[in-house]
Amino acid sequence: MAASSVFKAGLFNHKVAIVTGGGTGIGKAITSELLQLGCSVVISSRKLDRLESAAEELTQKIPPSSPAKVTPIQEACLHGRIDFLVNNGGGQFSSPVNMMSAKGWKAVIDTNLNGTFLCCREAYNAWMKDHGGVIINIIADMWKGFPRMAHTGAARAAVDNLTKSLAIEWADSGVRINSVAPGTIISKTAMENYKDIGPTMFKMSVPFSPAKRLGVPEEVSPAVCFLLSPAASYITGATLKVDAGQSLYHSVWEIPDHTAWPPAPEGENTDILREIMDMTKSKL
Ligand SMILES: CCCCCCCCCCC/C=C/C(=O)SCCNC(=O)CCNC(=O)[C@H](O)C(C)(C)COP(=O)(O)OP(=O)(O)OC[C@H]1O[C@@H](n2cnc3c(N)ncnc32)[C@H](O)[C@@H]1OP(=O)(O)O
Ligand SMILES: NC(=O)C1=CN([C@@H]2O[C@H](COP(=O)(O)OP(=O)(O)OC[C@H]3O[C@@H](n4cnc5c(N)ncnc54)[C@H](OP(=O)(O)O)[C@@H]3O)[C@@H](O)[C@H]2O)C=CC1
Repeated sequence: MAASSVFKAGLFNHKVAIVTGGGTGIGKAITSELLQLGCSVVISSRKLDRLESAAEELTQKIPPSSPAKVTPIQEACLHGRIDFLVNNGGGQFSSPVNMMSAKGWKAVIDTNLNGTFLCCREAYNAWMKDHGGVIINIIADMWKGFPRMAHTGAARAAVDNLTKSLAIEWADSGVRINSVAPGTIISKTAMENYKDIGPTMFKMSVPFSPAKRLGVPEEVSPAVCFLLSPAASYITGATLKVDAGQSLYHSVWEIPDHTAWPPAPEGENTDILREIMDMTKSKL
């Protein structure tokens, strides 16, 4: 049973949600919980076959008495009621910035920042402006920067700020909007995106989690359902980190010892600085 059992089935009866990337990983877990809570969900992304098989699987689990249904679509064409929008679809590839092409940079910014902007704008103009609603933007643990994934770090930080702007701009329409920032969350689909380096990349993250394990999508979806629910009726413009404290702990990134840094200015602290640096070097 999903963690959303803290809420009663039927909590979202007759509500309608759009979950981008709702056919895999975190998006699928969110869709599954929303369906259990009675919400109808439109799932959208690029690969229609994956969306359709997820929809088929999730439909089997909807209780017969529930009004909920799941609809897979390739384009997030928006019409009719949209109570909830979860901007979850996205991702990136790993590359040092100096090796990134402008096209690659733009693809990641388009997917994660521009896509989120467009979905928010369309949902607002089509429905939420006149009827209110709730938006959740899935971002990432980019609080210490995101070395080797700088494009997505920049895009997610921008989405976090967009969330805050929209919380104010759209408050008078009764729209709440918040961000959820997952730590490293393992799923088959998330790992497969990174091909051969996927397992290594996810494994290397484990010691850097205070939990000493990775999270799973079913640990993110309850946070999203909470923020969508009336239990969060006074929360907007907030960012909820679902990362077991990962963002407060060590960075995955090692900086090798080097002597490239500009020297400190000469002055009254020069001698003590040298002494400490010599002691440090002799210990290495
Ligand atoms: C070693 C690093 C260690 C980091 C350690 C941290 C620990 C792990 C933390 C993990 C945290 C985050 C996890 C997740 O987000 S899981 C989600 C997983 N899902 C995804 O990532 C989805 C992946 N794919 C996409 O989102 C899109 O395909 C993408 C945005 C990447 C591209 O979108 P689009 O379809 O619009 O573009 P194209 O595929 O046509 O590509 C356009 C150009 O982009 C460049 N590119 C694309 N892929 C790569 C690649 N793998 N490597 C280098 N460059 C790439 C390229 O220039 C493309 O143009 P060309 O094809 O013409 O060259
Ligand atoms: N797993 C993790 O550790 C973390 C994940 N995240 C973010 O959470 C979200 C979900 O990732 P997760 O479930 O882990 O991984 P998945 O790879 O399973 O999910 C990514 C989803 O995004 C969809 N997607 C990718 N590009 C686009 C696009 N251009 N337009 C529409 N949909 C797209 C994919 O579907 P399709 O291929 O059919 O388009 C897929 O369903 C992503 O934004 C991810 O970056 C953030 C922090 C950590």
